[in-house]
Amino acid sequence: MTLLSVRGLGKRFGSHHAAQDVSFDLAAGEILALIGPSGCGKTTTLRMIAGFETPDAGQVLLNGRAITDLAPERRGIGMVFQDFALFPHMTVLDNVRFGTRDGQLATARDMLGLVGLDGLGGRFPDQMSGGQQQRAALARSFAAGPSLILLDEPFSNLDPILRSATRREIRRLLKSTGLGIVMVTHDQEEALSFADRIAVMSGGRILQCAAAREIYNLPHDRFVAGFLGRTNLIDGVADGAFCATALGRLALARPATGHVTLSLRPESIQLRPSDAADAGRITAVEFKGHDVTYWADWRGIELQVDALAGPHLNEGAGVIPHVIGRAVPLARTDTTPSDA
Ligand SMILES: Nc1ncnc2c1ncn2[C@@H]1O[C@H](COP(=O)(O)OP(=O)(O)OP(=O)(O)O)[C@@H](O)[C@H]1O
Repeated sequence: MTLLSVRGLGKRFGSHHAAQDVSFDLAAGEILALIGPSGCGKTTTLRMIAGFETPDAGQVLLNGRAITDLAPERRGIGMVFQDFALFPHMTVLDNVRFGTRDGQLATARDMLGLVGLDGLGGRFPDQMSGGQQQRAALARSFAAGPSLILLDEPFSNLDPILRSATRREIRRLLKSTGLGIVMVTHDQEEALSFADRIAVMSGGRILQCAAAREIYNLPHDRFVAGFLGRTNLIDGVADGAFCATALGRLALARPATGHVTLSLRPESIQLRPSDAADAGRITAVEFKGHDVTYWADWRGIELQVDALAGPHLNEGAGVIPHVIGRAVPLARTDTTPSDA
């Protein structure tokens, strides 16, 4: 069932379009990440959903009800900010209690229990770790009983080592609540690992909104392909299901005709050693422990190839590239941010 429906939201600051025709739906229990470069309109979109910013165009519906004209506190939406925004002079329990509708201590205690902070309610925010403060901020946002929570760069203030473990923990917690989540992030790995669906934004618009795996495996255009991970862009001439390229005749992930640019992720190319005179050459090797990235020159094209650290190929080694799986023909739309 659709929990949140964002329809055609637009916002201008002076002549600058911060958000244009932003539309997406969110189901109950789903986590959606808004991702894109700095200034692409992520926070403006989140703030319009929360009610802190008034849209010039479009509508926000929550549980089928238009909330676009409601004040933030009447929307039934919880929000967690980048800096957690806990009151420093209040204990954690009082912070959470502040978030409840009726000031009930029992509700506040339940919420702290839910986020695994039983027994820490008497502490002040500065007596807790970043991860604990974040859970306290979540508990406060749960306390008013919202059906939707908005997270603005929720992990950016955490130590990089703790970040991945905290993400896993918070995802599990959020999934257990069945709440809908819209998160803003500029971290690709975070979006891919934390969210069920990702909306990639540029220049105030959503370029593609799809499940995390789909957006990585089937990027719509050059911008999305390059923004979510690394990729090789290979030109070719397509004839429906296949495309003639310098890497041979490649099967396509979706039909295309004529001159196209294909996206091939670094892990979808294999380099096989070869003594042939016309073999390609390894030009650089980046050993990363578990895996290796090779750069290879193949007939004037620079390829980037990821491989598990197995038999090693040295700089200068002769190689022939083989493509595994299907190449993705990219849309020709120019999605370079024009007014960011
Ligand atoms: N109150 C404001 N007044 C004027 N311009 C604004 C205002 N808020 C945002 N903008 C502009 O609107 C554009 C979108 O801003 P927004 O904060 O939504 O981007 P963002 O994608 O969240 O960026 P970041 O990742 O840097 O936070 C930017 O160019 C920004 O400078």
